[in-house]
Amino acid sequence: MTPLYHDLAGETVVVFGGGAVGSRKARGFDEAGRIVVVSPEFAERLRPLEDETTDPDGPIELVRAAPDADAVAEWIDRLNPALAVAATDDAAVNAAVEAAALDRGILVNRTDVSGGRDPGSVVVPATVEDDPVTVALSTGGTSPALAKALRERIEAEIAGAGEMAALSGEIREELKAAGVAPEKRREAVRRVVRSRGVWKGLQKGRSNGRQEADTVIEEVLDR
Ligand SMILES: C[C@@]1(CC(=O)O)c2cc3[nH]c(cc4nc(cc5[nH]c(cc(n2)[C@H]1CCC(=O)O)[C@@](C)(CC(=O)O)[C@@H]5CCC(=O)O)C(CC(=O)O)=C4CCC(=O)O)c(CCC(=O)O)c3CC(=O)O
Ligand SMILES: NC(=O)C1=CN([C@@H]2O[C@H](COP(=O)(O)OP(=O)(O)OC[C@H]3O[C@@H](n4cnc5c(N)ncnc54)[C@H](O)[C@@H]3O)[C@@H](O)[C@H]2O)C=CC1
Repeated sequence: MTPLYHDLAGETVVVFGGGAVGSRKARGFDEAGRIVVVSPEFAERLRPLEDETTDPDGPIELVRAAPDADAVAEWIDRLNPALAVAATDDAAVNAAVEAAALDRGILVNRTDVSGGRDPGSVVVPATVEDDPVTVALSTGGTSPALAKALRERIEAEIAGAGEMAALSGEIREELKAAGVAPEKRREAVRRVVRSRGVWKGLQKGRSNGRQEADTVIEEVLDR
């Protein structure tokens, strides 16, 4: 399997099945323009609280329906999604979602099988985010529980990576704009992202991290 990142901004994701699995998947696609969950009933975590006017977790629309295998294609045609998720507890409905999506060149995530995938059929990885850094983890469908356990470990490992991405991204642009020779610029950025001092500095705040980074950069440029 080849991991790729997909930008779903402005796109529709449809999830068939609003149980434990469907609701976890739906929540995970919160970057999409529109998320529609089609299901006869919905797990607790998908239902907005009674006094809530808007859903704080994004644009999730709940549609109460239980299309059978023959009706699934019509739903997909109507909603025109970029990705369809088959997360019902009915294998025939899940298979119909997969067939209709693949037929139309739409990506599909089948949650009730792990092997034997067609092109266009995708798996959802375990993810860790420290914006703008994301780590996606898959076991090739072999052991989702392991994907979850490794995700929990990596969460601690990448703490602060978002700040480091912002700082090193800024330095990268500055050195480019200053016309620093490409080899020196790359060396400086490589050292900054590996510097213990810069990581530690960032824990105290952005300006501390910046000071530590400036020392590293000067060492490279002075050589
Ligand atoms: C193939 C894949 C398709 C897809 O869904 O995309 C798939 C398929 C299946 N999962 C099953 C079971 C479980 N899945 C989890 C958890 C997660 N499953 C996720 C992804 C994937 N699951 C894709 C492969 C990812 C990879 O390559 O590793 C994660 C990573 C992402 C997410 O869902 O958000 C999320 C962790 C998120 C996190 O916490 O970070 C747990 C753990 C738990 O619940 O505690 C269990 C119970 C323990 C166990 O069985 O391992 C079953 C059997 C169902 C049954 O027994 O009926 C199938 C079907 C089958 O294997 O046939
Ligand atoms: N990929 C993964 O991470 C995991 C996948 N699974 C698999 O995912 C499937 C769903 O699991 P859960 O969410 O735990 O089950 P669940 O029983 O909590 O939810 C299933 C949902 O599908 C709905 N549904 C039934 N028929 C439907 C139809 N025709 N159209 C739309 N919705 C319909 C039900 O009302 C229910 O809300 C199971 O087949 C299970 O094997 C289970 C655990 C993890």
